[in-house]
Amino acid sequence: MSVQNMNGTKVKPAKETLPEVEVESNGNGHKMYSYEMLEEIANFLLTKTNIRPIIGIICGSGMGSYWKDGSLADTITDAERIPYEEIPNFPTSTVEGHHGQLVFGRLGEVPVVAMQGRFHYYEGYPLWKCCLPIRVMKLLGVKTLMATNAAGGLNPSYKIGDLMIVTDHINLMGFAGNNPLQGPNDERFGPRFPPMNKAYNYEYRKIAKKVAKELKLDNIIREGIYTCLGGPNFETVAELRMLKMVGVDAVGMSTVHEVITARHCDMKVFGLSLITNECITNYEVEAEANHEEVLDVGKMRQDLLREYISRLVHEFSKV
Ligand SMILES: O=P(O)(O)O[C@H]1O[C@H](CO)[C@@H](O)[C@H]1O
Ligand SMILES: Nc1nc2[nH]cnc2c(=O)[nH]1
Repeated sequence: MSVQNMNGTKVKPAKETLPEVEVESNGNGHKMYSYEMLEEIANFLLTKTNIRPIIGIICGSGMGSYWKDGSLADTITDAERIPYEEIPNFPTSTVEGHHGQLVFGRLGEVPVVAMQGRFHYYEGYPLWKCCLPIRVMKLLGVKTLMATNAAGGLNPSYKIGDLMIVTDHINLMGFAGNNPLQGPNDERFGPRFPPMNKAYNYEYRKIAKKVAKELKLDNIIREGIYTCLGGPNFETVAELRMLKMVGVDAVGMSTVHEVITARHCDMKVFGLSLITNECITNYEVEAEANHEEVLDVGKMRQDLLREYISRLVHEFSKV
């Protein structure tokens, strides 16, 4: 459902969130959920479906089908769809292009769970809460996280509609002291000081390049460095110029903290960015970044993403 704002633009109305349940403080004034509470969420989900997913997929902006059937999540078979509102103590999606449900089912033979809608810092959720679904996935038995996102292309060789296999990220929000792992560490998830030099699985990246070649996607497939800013505003020219200097290829508002959370609990990670817009690094350019364009490019690439990611799921399940 969407409503019009005062400028006539379609926006998704914010949903009421469930009351936050205090369990532990992360030392930053944020309340966090304990391991046991996350287990309760996972156990609730396990009573709702017989699917036992091994791969978890996060559908990026516009990649979870908001307009018509045909996205990856829509083609999951034996699907059980569980709206976020129905999951106790789960956040809810407030962004246009993010459906707000978990889809359990199979892609080919592989049991998967897809998030049709992720949570962003700019929605008002602390980073640990944006990443809560990752820990729930872990407790469901998921071994591999496939995090997709829509991102602005900063590398001048990138074109709108390109797919970027994420080789690495720069955790800019972490530089500023904001990290999903802040607060008491629960060793049942992972160590206090997790390494991050193998964040994006090397084997998966090799497979992704091979599959792209087989699907004749050579001309649109890229590899690069992603960074996440807090959003919700898009970047200034000066900010983009700075990011370019430090080696960033694509800019978004998600993924980095999800990947950190997944690696902390020893999930293998694959990251894929759909380049939905060109980052504007020149004051003379008239155009402005906008979310409509992001969603439109997601729609344009829907069929291709469905095919590519389905193939990757099949290949990754064999590793
Ligand atoms: O990262 P995803 O959710 O794919 O979406 C990206 O696109 C939206 C902006 O258009 C932001 O939410 C940004 O993070
Ligand atoms: N921060 C940021 N997020 C995006 N998501 C899609 N495009 C962009 C972009 O240009 N910048």
